[in-house]
Amino acid sequence: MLLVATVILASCFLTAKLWKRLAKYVMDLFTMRNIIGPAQLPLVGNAHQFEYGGAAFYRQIMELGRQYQDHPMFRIWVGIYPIVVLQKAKSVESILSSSKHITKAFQYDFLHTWLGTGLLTSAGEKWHSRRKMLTPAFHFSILQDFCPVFSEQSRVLLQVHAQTEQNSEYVTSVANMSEIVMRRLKNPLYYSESLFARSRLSAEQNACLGVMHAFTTGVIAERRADFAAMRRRKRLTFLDLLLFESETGAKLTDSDIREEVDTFMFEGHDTTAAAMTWCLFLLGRHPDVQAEVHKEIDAIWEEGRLSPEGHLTSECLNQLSLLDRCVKEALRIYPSVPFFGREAAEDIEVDGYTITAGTTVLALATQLHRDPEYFPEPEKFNPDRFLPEAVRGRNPYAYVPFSAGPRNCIGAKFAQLEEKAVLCWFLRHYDVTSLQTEEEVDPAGELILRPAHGIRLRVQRRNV
Ligand code: HEM
Repeated sequence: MLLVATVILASCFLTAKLWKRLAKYVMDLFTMRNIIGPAQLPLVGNAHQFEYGGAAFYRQIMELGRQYQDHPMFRIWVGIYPIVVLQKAKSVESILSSSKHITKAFQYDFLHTWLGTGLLTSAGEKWHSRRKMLTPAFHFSILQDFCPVFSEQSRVLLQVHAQTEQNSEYVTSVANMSEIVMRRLKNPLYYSESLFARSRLSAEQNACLGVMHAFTTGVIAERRADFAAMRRRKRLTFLDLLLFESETGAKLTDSDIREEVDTFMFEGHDTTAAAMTWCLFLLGRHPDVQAEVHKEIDAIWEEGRLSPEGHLTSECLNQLSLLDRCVKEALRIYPSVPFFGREAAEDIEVDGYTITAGTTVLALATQLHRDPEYFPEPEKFNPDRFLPEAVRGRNPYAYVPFSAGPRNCIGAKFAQLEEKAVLCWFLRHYDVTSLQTEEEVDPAGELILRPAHGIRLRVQRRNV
């Protein structure tokens, strides 16, 4: 009897939820009818049109961007779920600058099995308190302390082929997991947890999770073993801070720590690796710029500016202004995070269009960074776009590789310092020539914008 009652109640609830969702679908169709986008099928939306491979999807989304480039936004439908894609600085500003729209789009829930509700995926009070807790770990003084680490690790990279774990299980699992999340994102059937759980993808996901979580659990255990030494330090780095908090005030549990470590491991390694790869590709395409970068780098050695231990210091790195501009320009053309999404917290008016509450709003950095109003000849690699006089007066939301506003990237400064340090060591010792053109490299638009088949570079030792 109880079972029957439970089943009836559950199905009424489900039906009520479904009706509510369908009612919203009809309302959304009506309210957002003025927002341009490709023709869609009832209930299916544009889901049947999405390309599944990362490279083909990148081309598709860029083509849509070009098609609607005179509009501040366009919309696509994944089944009954609308996604409004913003591609102009002013429209992006209205979302990113606001402290109202700081909840991530519900599609980020697909990351929960992997990243829990760590800083990237959390919302509300949890996000606020974690962001406040972790911000000191990215203070300027801590970043400075990382310079010797960047130098030591770059020296490992210098022995090309030193990356002995090319097919590391962790790296492969991250790539597979990104692909699984992207497939879910494009297929409305996989929006249902129960349907997804029955799919082959779910089994693949579980295998990846096993590897990734075992890896991060090991990292935490190793660091915990050094806890006593860490306590004596004045400034605490990211993981030390979490461990410290777990033993003192905030009472973080082991799973609280692991979700943050999973988040930072992912956000921290794949993004910078892709960014450096694209920067080397572009320098390999522009030997004239590379020659100038070499001069700037060589001056550090010629003028004896390394630390007494032979490391790059933050002062050295701050003086690499051309390399800095190259890093920024590479992130303009190939932003490591090609798009990021928020949930509209309430009905909003953007550029005269209404976006309804609950709609996924996507900032499309790849298209935004190609707006000719701010970046004339957008496909051209031109680091001088980031000279102080060129940046002055430019809408800051025209260039958002690290997002912007309250939910911007907490690791932006760390990432830029790391990129410059690694590239500086590498280019001090090597010349690079790209063996492919821009048309031949195949950017794959997944969670991270990476070359679908790697990049072919000729690397020649310099006489230094
Ligand atoms: C070139 C390198 C990087 C790029 C282009 C980048 C870009 C971004 C972007 C666009 C976001 C917003 C994502 C969204 O709203 O969905 C973000 C968030 C985040 N990034 Fe980065 N990132 C980089 C490196 C790093 C590094 C090195 C770390 C950590 C050490 C890091 C940690 C994070 C975290 C934790 C968030 C979530 C912040 C929050 O919501 O409060 N990122 N990043």
